[in-house]
Amino acid sequence: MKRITLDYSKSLNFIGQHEMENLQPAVEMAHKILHNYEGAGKEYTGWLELPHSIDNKLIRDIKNTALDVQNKCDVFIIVGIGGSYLGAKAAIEMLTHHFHNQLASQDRKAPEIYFAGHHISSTYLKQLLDLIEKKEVCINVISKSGTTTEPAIAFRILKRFMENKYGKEGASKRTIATTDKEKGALKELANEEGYKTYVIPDDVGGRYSVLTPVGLLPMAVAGIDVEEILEGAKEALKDTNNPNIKENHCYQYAAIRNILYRKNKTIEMLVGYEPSLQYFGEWWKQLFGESEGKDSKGIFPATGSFSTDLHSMGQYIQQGIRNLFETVIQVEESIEEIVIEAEANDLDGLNYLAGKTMTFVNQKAFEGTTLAHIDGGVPNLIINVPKLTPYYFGYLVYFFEKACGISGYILGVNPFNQPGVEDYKKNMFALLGKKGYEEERKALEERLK
Ligand SMILES: O=P(O)(O)OC[C@H]1O[C@](O)(CO)[C@@H](O)[C@@H]1O
Repeated sequence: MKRITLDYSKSLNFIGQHEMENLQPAVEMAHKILHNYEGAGKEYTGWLELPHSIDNKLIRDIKNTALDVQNKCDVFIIVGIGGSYLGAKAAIEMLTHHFHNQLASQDRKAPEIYFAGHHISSTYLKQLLDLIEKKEVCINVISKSGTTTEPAIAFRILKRFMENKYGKEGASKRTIATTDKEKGALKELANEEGYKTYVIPDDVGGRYSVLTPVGLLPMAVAGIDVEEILEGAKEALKDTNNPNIKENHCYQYAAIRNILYRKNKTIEMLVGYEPSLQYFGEWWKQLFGESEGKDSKGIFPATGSFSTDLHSMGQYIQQGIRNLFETVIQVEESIEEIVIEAEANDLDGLNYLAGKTMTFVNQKAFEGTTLAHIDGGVPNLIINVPKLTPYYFGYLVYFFEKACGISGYILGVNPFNQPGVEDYKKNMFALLGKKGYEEERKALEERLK
């Protein structure tokens, strides 16, 4: 199996090799407190051993449920927000056909897959209901807390739709809840309605939950090989277990981003040249944004889909404020290939590319862009990925989770909490008139006058 590698040679104009070695003690300390479960947020580090600890019985159960959904449904709806949908969405976008949903009614076994509950748009939800009206539907509602407003509203509406369509009992048989093992409104509802349920472990936070039923069930329904994903994650676990920075590319990545941050490179763009990586970037943004953005610190995580965004953001990246660095996910082998053919009249002037593949052109775009951006003062870290397969998806997930934990500890924050997210919720509840928020409501309404 070809390996994922990190190439940081394109950052060496900006940092010295010795600077990374200077961080060895900090990395070692971060490794020690993470692995000994002694660091801040230690109660949420169950993800560390997940690739090994996940039970075979659970995997079999997930696969059976997925098969049942595939047999019963034209449409599978995943209701969740943040860590309760981004991992599944990232995998499905990366690993299934670009036009998966359009192919659904033809000859594939997986149903069409849609997401809901990741915002509060009535237009989106109404149009989704219109789309699925005449189709056979199954739903997976996912919420660790079981109380998040966005998925709760979407699920209330979808539940009514399902009960009108299938009756109460029929709807229950088509609804799966993934939530806490005992607490939260969703757990209570699932018990009451008799839904099939999957448990999100107590010690795994939302953004670290891709390799639990949160991510694995939707992936299995989409026809993705979840065992291969876990194999990739296991390999990453092994590769990232060594505290010696010289021998651990995950820790090199964690250290370099901290070195660059201390040199005012406060924005990291995760960049890819395949559009199927877009939601992987969204997943990565939550992972690093929620983990490190606190105590008035943290790299701002952003994404770029190249070459598309070179025609919109390229100017800024090349010549704007020099506070950026890029981490590029460079894919070595395409899933599909197209060769550019010669044209007799060559009116578009592209005959110089005749006989070349589009992947070759994409590779040259990557090489040219990397050199231009370095020349423009943007350090580049390159993560070489042999191919976009379930194995490498699993590897990347674990690689970035581990890097995030280590990087957060080097930064001096608790990488496993997200206290700041509560503030908007408090205001929203107050403005909506939720019981218990009366005082806050008065104060906020005063400010809105
Ligand atoms: O799974 P839940 O509890 O609905 O939470 C969804 C998301 O909301 C947050 O808790 C932030 O409010 C994220 O950390 C989490 O991934």
